[in-house]
Amino acid sequence: MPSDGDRVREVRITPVAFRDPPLLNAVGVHQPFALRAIVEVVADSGITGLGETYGDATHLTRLRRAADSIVGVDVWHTHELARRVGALRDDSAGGDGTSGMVAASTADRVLSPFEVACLDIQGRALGRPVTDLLGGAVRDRVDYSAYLFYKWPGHPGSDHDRWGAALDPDAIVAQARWMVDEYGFTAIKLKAGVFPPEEEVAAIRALRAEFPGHPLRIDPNAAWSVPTAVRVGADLDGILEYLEDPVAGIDGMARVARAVPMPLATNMCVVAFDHLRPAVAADAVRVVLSDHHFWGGLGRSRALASTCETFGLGLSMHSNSHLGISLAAMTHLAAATPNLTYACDTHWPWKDPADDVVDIVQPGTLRFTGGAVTVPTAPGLGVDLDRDALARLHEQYLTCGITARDDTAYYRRHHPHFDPTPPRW
Ligand SMILES: O=C([O-])[C@@H](O)[C@@H](O)[C@H](O)[C@@H](O)C(=O)[O-]
Ligand SMILES: [Mg+2]
Repeated sequence: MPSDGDRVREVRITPVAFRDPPLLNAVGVHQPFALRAIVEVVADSGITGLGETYGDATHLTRLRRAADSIVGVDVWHTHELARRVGALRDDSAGGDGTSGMVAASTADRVLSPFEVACLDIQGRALGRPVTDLLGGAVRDRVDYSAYLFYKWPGHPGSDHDRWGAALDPDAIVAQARWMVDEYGFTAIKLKAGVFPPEEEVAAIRALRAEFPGHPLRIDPNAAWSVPTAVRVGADLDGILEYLEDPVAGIDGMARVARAVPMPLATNMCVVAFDHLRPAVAADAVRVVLSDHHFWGGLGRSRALASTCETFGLGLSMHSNSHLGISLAAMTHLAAATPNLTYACDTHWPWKDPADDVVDIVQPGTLRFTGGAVTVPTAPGLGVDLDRDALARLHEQYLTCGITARDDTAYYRRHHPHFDPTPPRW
């Protein structure tokens, strides 16, 4: 029986906004602020655990309902946590009105920050890092990749930002040079699907010339047709480490996979456990990008890793714009996942360093040097909440005028005829 101190007493959810540059992708451009929700789970013992997730309005509504439903749960019983969240019915706008929390992946997305916060509590209670709860760290540093974006020089109506424009191969190479010099990254990913594929192929060739030893990846977020993807795959033979989501859907990916020489990777056609069986049967992908934010937390991401190992799939890690709690969780997970052998994605370099909500407990950890982050060995996630910063970023959320991410609507304000319907090429 759990002692009373182990039960969830209270859950606090604070939406925050942080500045984000105008990064371009296949569906539009990043808005001036990215949204996150900061989750605090307080146990009866008084120990508080932290989680971080998406901050869109629909997700916040689901998080708040889940928060109410987990009060009283034993923080060591993450199965019960998952059961309570999975049992919620979704009556919010945007739901499909059927049973359960819309879809398994939605329940996993809602569950994730609560599970992470409970693991943080467990680690703090035991005086052990979260990696120890996941089987132990198999590496003390986690590699991340340089995540390049085409971008506008600044948000329309504002001054140029500190990165400036990146709209052609030379500027992409300059951006990579900055990121590699500043953070030491040893792998490079280009977010594509923005310009005609031949321009993006030219950018990859320019990166290869400038960085002959860096593994390279390109990710057009399914903006290409199968014939286009096959052509690009042939063009980039011998140059790419993997080709990420060139086309939509498991069937389309399988057709491309049969025709191109390099492995295909995905964070779009395999995003829930239900997708694994058909993807494996069709031999659609060779690498899955895990992401604990939508796979149900760290424990379920470890289960994903084991499944990938069983079926001979490689494992990498996906990211979206995020703050320090997510970086800590991603780093613990990667450190405790032996078959996560690719450098992980992170949007970290695009964040203003002043915009965060955490204090790092152990100096020297959770900072990028040599393209990697040192894994904390302090209890829990190894980050504490900076309450002043939380209040500041919450105020920013209240005043920024954004309640949901919508890259397409923001892009259309400046290009009204923009149509992101895939395949764009
Ligand atoms: O931040 C972006 O614009 C990315 O395109 C992001 O939304 C994707 O989810 C992503 O990082 C990916 O597909 O790898
Ligand atoms: Mg991707």
